[in-house]
Amino acid sequence: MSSASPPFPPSGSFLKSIRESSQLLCEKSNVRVTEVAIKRLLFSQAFAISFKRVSAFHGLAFPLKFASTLAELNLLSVLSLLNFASGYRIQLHTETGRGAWDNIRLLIFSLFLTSSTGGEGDLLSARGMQDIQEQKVAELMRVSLHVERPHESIPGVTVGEIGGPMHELVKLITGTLNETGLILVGAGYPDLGSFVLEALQEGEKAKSKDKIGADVDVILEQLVRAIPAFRDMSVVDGQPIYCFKKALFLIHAVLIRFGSMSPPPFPIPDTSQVPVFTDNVLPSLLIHLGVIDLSSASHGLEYKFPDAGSLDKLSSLLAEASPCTDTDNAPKAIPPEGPTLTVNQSYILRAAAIHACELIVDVARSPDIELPENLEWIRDITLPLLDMWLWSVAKDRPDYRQLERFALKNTVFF
Ligand SMILES: Nc1nc2c(c(CN[C@H]3C=C[C@H](O)[C@@H]3O)cn2[C@@H]2O[C@H](COP(=O)(O)O)[C@@H](O)[C@H]2O)c(=O)[nH]1
Repeated sequence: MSSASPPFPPSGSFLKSIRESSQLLCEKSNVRVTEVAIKRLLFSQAFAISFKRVSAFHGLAFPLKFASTLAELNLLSVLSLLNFASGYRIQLHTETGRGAWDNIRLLIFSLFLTSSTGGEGDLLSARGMQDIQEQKVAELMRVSLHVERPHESIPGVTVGEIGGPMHELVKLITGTLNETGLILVGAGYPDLGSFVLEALQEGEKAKSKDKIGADVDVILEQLVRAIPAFRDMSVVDGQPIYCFKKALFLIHAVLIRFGSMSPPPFPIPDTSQVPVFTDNVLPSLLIHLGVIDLSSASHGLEYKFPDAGSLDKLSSLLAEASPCTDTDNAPKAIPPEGPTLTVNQSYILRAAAIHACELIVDVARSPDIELPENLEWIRDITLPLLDMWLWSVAKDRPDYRQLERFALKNTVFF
């Protein structure tokens, strides 16, 4: 992905830079988030009925037998490193019947199982990551690196040649593994989990009662500085924008997975106030739910979601819906294709989701709002819970599943 890279934020200001750069980019791009729109969502039936149930759901406990908690931390770290591919969602659905996240999860499972049973060494070790090849990644993902095209001169005959979106994705995944493996080997770490453990320990030293998230800042900085695939930042119209979605997701995953163990096997970061893990789902959903308003946005964004935000649509999306129950493993219908964006447009919308979620939590906590007793819990919503709700509710309701999400190919960040 070719886009300008800004300097790293100053040490100790990584989280602050995410928030501030998102707000600035939103303002500069005329993306609007109003209190009225936020209250409309917060006080809707859709939100009230589903929030507690849906935000509690997480798919991060794996049915695998780990040799140690460090091995599990390593798996969680590699999963987070590869938590992208949303731009290939439609093609993945067509080819495998699963979305981006489920495919990456399957790949990680396969890497783990192949490592523990086969004679191929540990594919989740730094060396295994450094050496893995496209063919192996494609095999484990069960996707084809070839596309078919009609033969130039023999009618009715097709020829297969290497290429197409699955090949592009496999190249991104393999490149990310190779590059990260190389760096870890060079720095003497046996695997990514060991590097993350060290960062967690450094974070622990920085914990402070006066500054919630001081530990997360340290961990985030270490991940981002060392590993290019965590450097989710850019420059749009001369303005730096910092998102760091996968690194924040990883840090929060440590809390989800290990935070309730007693005693916890590693230092557990305090993620209660981290910005959301901004991808394509969060902004797209917030646009459909009327929170992000693109009607005067620059960069051609006002035309990208032409059907979103009308009062008609909102009244049905914000109303109660019965939860979806088709939890069987049958391949799901191919989702509708959303708008394809440029790198800059994607960063603007991802910034908008970060900023909108900060404002949503601010409004929820504001002493000025009056809540009926049964909705008092709204005051306690946190950013990670809001992230989980938005991400999971997009799959929870049949009508939400039909909402278009934007796509950006050729990125390793979301
Ligand atoms: N903001 C945010 N983005 C997330 C996640 C997750 C993983 N969620 C599970 C883990 C813990 C949670 O509780 C969920 O069970 C994936 N993604 C992003 O979505 C993208 C689309 O994927 P799909 O719809 O499959 O095609 C995927 O490329 C990835 O960039 C999240 O949690 N938050």
